[in-house]
Amino acid sequence: MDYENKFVLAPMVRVGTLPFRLLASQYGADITYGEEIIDHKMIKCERRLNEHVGSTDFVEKGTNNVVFRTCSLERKHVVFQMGTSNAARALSAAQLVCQDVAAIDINMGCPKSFSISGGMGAALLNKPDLIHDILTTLRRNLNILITCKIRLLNSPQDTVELARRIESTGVSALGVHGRRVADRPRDPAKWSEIADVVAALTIPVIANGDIFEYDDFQRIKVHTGASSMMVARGALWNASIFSPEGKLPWEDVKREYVRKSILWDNDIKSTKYTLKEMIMHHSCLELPEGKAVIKSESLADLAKLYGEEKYYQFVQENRSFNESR
Ligand SMILES: Cc1cc2nc3c(=O)[nH]c(=O)nc-3n(C[C@H](O)[C@H](O)[C@H](O)COP(=O)(O)O)c2cc1C
Repeated sequence: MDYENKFVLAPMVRVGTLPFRLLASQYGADITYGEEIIDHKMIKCERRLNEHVGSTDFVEKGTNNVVFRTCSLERKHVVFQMGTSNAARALSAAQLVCQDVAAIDINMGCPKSFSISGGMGAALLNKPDLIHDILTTLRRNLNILITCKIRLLNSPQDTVELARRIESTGVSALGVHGRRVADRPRDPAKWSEIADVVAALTIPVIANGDIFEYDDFQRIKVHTGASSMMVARGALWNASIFSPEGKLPWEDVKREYVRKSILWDNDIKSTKYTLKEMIMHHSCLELPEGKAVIKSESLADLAKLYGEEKYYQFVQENRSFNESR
């Protein structure tokens, strides 16, 4: 995998699970990031081949709790994103998963208190020595692409200085979300400050922030000079944003997402969260559809709600058939 002129699905907690990543790929995403997974959680997992679903699962030992699910279809373009504050722990977590993914990315942009209080996400931005330690440890010990994703620092000079330091660790690319840690999602992304980073580095930069239409991929590329472009909310609201033929109606994309969730036996909480985000953006959770999604307790309930009972039945029967052979 390389990072030249790629359309990238951004990491999104509770959204970027296997069915959503495959959905984005189907519509044209070249690289798909998984949701951030914390190293502490990952190192408690064991790798299991799930013949029932046809996936490779990382399951918390002694439980059936799937922390990360992937499959061979996405092996060459899926990025495992990790939250960490410790090089040795990051390495242990990465070693578990590195044969099943195309790259490992370290989240250095999350502003949530959970991340910051654990010294992870955006807390790393003012610890360049620790960043250096984590990235060089991963680079030296793993034969896989290593990247990280940052936010802007308080001045363009500081951002560029940090980006140069990161480049010196030998990472394959740098994702830059064009907002500062204190910025809200509604604040416009500062594409010009991403451009400053692009101008200062030789490694590919992945520009992120405020891509809502297919044409925005080209706009951000021209404005920043970045190698690749990454979209989060624009894809969450309509994953067909990646399609050069134009967006499909969101209802069609939603139905396809439900089908993929059924096929890959996605966690019901993740599926509901993603559907609710789509509905909140395009419609309203107070209407009957939103209320029914909130009430749903299983993928079978969602299949019924969206008229996909036959598909649900077909998937279940196929699994039983394969297992009995
Ligand atoms: C629902 C949601 C979950 C997110 N989870 C993550 C995450 O796990 N890791 C991360 O680095 N960024 C995360 N982000 C930030 C996005 O990856 C992205 O940087 C940000 O939304 C800006 O891109 P956009 O303007 O295209 O939405 C999340 C954003 C959203 C909307």
